[in-house]
Amino acid sequence: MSELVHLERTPNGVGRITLTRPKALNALDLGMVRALTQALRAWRDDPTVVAVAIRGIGKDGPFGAFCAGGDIRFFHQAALAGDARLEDFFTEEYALNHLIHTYPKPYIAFMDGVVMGGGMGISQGGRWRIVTERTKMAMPETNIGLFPDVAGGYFLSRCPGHVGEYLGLTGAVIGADAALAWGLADRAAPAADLPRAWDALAQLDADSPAAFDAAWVAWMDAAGWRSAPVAGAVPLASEVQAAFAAPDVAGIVAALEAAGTDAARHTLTVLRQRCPLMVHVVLQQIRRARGMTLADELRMERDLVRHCFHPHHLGRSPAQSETVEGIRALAVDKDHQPRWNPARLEDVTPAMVEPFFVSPWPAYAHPLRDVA
Ligand SMILES: CC(C)(COP(=O)([O-])OP(=O)(O)OC[C@H]1O[C@@H](n2cnc3c(N)ncnc32)[C@H](O)[C@@H]1OP(=O)(O)O)[C@@H](O)C(=O)NCCC(=O)NCCSC(=O)/C=C/C[N+](C)(C)C
Repeated sequence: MSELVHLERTPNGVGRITLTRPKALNALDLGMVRALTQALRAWRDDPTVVAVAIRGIGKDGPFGAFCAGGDIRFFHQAALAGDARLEDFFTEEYALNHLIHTYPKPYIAFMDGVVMGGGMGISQGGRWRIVTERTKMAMPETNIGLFPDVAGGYFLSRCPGHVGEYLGLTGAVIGADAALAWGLADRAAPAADLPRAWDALAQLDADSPAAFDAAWVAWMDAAGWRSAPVAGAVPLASEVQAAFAAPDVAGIVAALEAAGTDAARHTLTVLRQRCPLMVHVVLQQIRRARGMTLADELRMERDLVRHCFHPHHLGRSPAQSETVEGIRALAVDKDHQPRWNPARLEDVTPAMVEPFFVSPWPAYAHPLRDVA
């Protein structure tokens, strides 16, 4: 088990999980992934457990930060050292994401503060995704030369219209209203309500998951937690969303340039800062994911992540991976000056993108072959 995950089972049958790594915004390491998987499986199979809830510890105590994703500093170090645990991490984290998406009992995620990357992976599959006025939600991976994994292709591709492409390509950070509007949250609560909600979970009286769910809905309704965005909140300018309907990255860039509004200009500036190669890959990922089951999408992600860290098809070693460079710039050297290769969106060719979608494994040997 991990000292960075606190687990408890309340007398009324609720499994409560607290991520306790506030100094790294509860970033997930392999031990945490394993602790979560083990607890969730045990509670799934325990008939006396009726629901599960998860929160993070922030710098001032419980709540305030949910999870900033996988431990990117470990990825960097492990990739350079050829550490085999990196591959285990990918497989086990995606399997955990699948477990949460298919969990047979109410899974309640308190997504207060930062919810990014792997943090979305341990919340988006839940039955109840609770956001607050402090929520900062994103799939920011193109900023580190990666792609929105942890089932990101699955849930982004299910957002309305072309919002998923917008979120995945730009890594935009959104708040509670946008999350509600785009199907990435179920309820918005005042952050001040969360401590008493956590306590209430241990007091609701229910003898089955369905009865617990009904009692929890009644509790949230009584607390006045919203299930819709504030009227009139427009989370994304229409011309920006329309641009992301273009068939390819060149078309998106052209549409943003043609729109000429402040919102379009800002979006284009952001897009040009992201990893050009991964912007192209992510557009393909999200478009392909629309027609995929969750399990197939996760298998595609497993292929993609292998190629990101082992870009042999680009004639590069792991040390020359875009992801290693992106993490170096953001979290290791912190110079925020990634040297992307290719450097411009216009220099990426289909021949660089297509190999990402070829699996390095035959189906019978795929690391996620048993995920259904
Ligand atoms: C914008 C962020 C989240 C917050 O910015 P801030 O300025 O409020 O806080 P700061 O950057 O100073 O962060 C505080 C410390 O936490 C460390 N940190 C933050 N995020 C991570 C992380 N994901 N892994 C490891 N450590 C993290 C940060 O280095 C600071 O530590 P020190 O004080 O310097 O010691 C900003 O932190 C940010 O942009 N973080 C990265 C967010 C991100 O890219 N998330 C996605 C990661 S990829 C992922 O989740 C995929 C996983 C799947 N798989 C494993 C299969 C690839």
